[in-house]
Order: sequence, then C-alpha cells, then structure tokens
Amino acid sequence: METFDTIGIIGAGAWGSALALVASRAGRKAILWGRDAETVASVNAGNGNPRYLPGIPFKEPISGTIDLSEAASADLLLLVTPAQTLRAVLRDLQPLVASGTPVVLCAKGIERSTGRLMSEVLVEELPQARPAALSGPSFASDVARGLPTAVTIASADGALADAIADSLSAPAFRPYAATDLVGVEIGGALKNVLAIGAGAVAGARLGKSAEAALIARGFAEIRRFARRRGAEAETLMGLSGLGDLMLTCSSVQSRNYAFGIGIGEGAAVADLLARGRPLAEGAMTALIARDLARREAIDMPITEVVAEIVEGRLRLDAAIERLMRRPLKREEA
Ligand SMILES: NC(=O)c1ccc[n+]([C@@H]2O[C@H](COP(=O)([O-])OP(=O)(O)OC[C@H]3O[C@@H](n4cnc5c(N)ncnc54)[C@H](O)[C@@H]3O)[C@@H](O)[C@H]2O)c1
Ligand SMILES: O=P(O)(O)OC[C@H](O)CO
Repeated sequence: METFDTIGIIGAGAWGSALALVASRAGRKAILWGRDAETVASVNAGNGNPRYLPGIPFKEPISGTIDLSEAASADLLLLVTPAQTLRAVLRDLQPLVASGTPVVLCAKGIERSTGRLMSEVLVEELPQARPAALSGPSFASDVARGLPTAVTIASADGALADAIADSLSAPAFRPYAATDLVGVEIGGALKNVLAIGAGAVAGARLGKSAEAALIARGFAEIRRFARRRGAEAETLMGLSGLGDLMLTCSSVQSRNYAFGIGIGEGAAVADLLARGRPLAEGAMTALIARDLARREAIDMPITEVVAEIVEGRLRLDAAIERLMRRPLKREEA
C-alpha cells in the first residue's frame, strides 16, 4: 500500500487545524498552511489556534507555514478552506503541486458560480492531482480534543482511498474508505441545508416531531439529488449522509444549525450572515442546490424554502404552511 509521510494541510481554520492534529497523531509530518501569519506563529509557538479553536491545546507537533510551496510539496494534500474559495486556492497551488499528488477535498459545499462539486473544480484547476474527499460527522473541536470520530474518505481509486485512510488513521480517528466520491461529496454539502432548516424549526419551537419530519423528508431530497448525479443510494446511508445529518441537525455546535436557530428566533438573515460570523456554508449551498434542482427538475421543496428564507423572501411560518399544504403523495416518491 502507498504511504504518505508528509501531509500538507491547506487552510488553518478550525477544520484544517483539527486535521493537522490528526495527521500528527497518525505519525505523519503535518505541515499546516495558513494565510494569517499570527495564527501560523501561534501554532509554531505551541500555542494552538486561539482564533478558530480557542482553549484547545495542541499537544502534537505541527509545522505551520505561510509559504504555500512548503505545504504543497507534501506527499498528500488536504484542502480545507471554505468551498467558495477552493478555485482560487487551487489556482495558487497549480504551479506548486507535483503530478500524481493525492488531493483530499475537505470543504462541504458546491461552487456558487458554476454549480460544480468540489471534485469537479479540482479536475478543472489541478488536473495533475488524484482526487479524493473526506467527509462525515466530525466537529473540529471534538476532533482536536481527541474525541472518537469516524469519517469517510472517498476516491474513485479504491486503493488510493485505502491508502489515505491508512495514513490518517489515529487512535481516536477512524476513517472508512469508499469509492463513491460524488455521493460522499453530496452528502456532506447538502446536509448543511437541512441543518439550517432543522435549526429554524427548533428556534421557532415548532417541536421535535416537526424537526424529525423535516430531516427525514429533506434526506429524501438529498437522495433524489444524489441519484440524479449517479451516486449510490447506500453511500447516503453512511457517515457522509445520514451520519452527518444526525450530528449537524441536532447540535448547537453546528454553525449551520445555530444559524437556523437564529432564523427561527426571528433574527434578520442579513445580520446572521454579516462578516465575522461563523461560517454557515449551507446558506450558500441552499441557493445553489435550489437552482440546480430547478434546472434538472428534481423535486426539492424543503431545499427550495430554505433558499427563499436565506434570501429573505419567505418567512418561516409561510414556509411551513407551504410545505404542509403540498398535495399528498406516496412516501417513497
Ligand atoms: N469546522 C468543522 O467542524 C468542520 C468539519 C468538517 C468539515 N468542515 C468544512 O471545512 C471547511 C473549512 O471549514 P472551517 O471550519 O475550517 O472554517 P473556518 O472558518 O474555521 O476557517 C476557514 C479557514 O480558511 C481560510 N480562508 C478563507 N478564505 C480563504 C482564501 N480565499 N484563501 C485561503 N484561505 C482562506 C481562513 O483564513 C481560515 O483559516 C468548510 O467547507 C467546512 O464545511 C468543517
Ligand atoms: O459547523 P458546521 O455546521 O459547518 O458542521 C461541521 C461539520 O460539517 C459537521 O460534520
């Protein structure tokens, strides 16, 4: 099996830092690239990442750098900047990455301007890379603290997925390898939309029954969308799908669920989206998924109302009424 001794992590936010800790715990040399010199200096001084993971000590060695070429020369790259920044980051990486380098996409989203999945953006901008994705129920702060976590690592090349899983496996971090890259990406991206919806229902105190109904029917939408993209139904029943829905749609630790709670409590979406707020990628994904669903005639009524709420064009009570008044149908459809 291939082994990857040095791992370059691109993006020194919460998830990038947590994954750098994982790589180090797995016995690899972890090179964490960040654009913020202060954060990088803090990591190198052994003071952790107080901006994104406050109060969590970094006990394992991580080499921080603001030099992209240093991280880009690693045996394996993890790309951990937000979804909408991926293309720009890949363009910077393009001249620095050796042919055949495996690149693991860790952002959970879809590109707004093109509707492309992260792996599609990767193929366009970094054709010399071997694509993979990491997804599943995993809060950065849990992982950084060393709490037990399981994720999926997917690549169309099963041997590569196995090798990446092996290289990142640590006592409290258990990766499962998979080959359905598209299914894993879709599960990770679209669960954030439902987390906003479930959070809104919780914030408005509409009851746990309503939350469960929204998650189950929203999950049917995700599976419909994934099927259309050629994903395997089984994939969505795994960690990057059902597993991540269970986590993200039930915990205030989730930025997307917390964003939804804010909406349900009556906060203005513009205020919740203001700069400096924690990243709630589902807000962007809702708009993209709604547009793609319309274009491809995929029935996604919950995604549709979440998008309209995020746009400030629909109130939560009107959204619920619209969903409840839809014509009755067979559950499996
Ligand atoms: N935080 C989690 O628990 C978690 C878990 C799983 C997956 N993810 C996914 O990981 C991705 C990153 O999330 P995060 O939690 O680390 O976000 P974050 O907000 O904590 O950090 C984002 C990082 O990206 C950097 N960044 C932003 N724009 C950039 C650009 N244009 N060029 C270079 N760097 C840029 C920021 O400086 C910051 O270091 C998201 O897609 C998220 O869905 C996060
Ligand atoms: O904080 P969130 O909502 O971005 O969720 C983080 C992870 O995706 C959970 O698996």
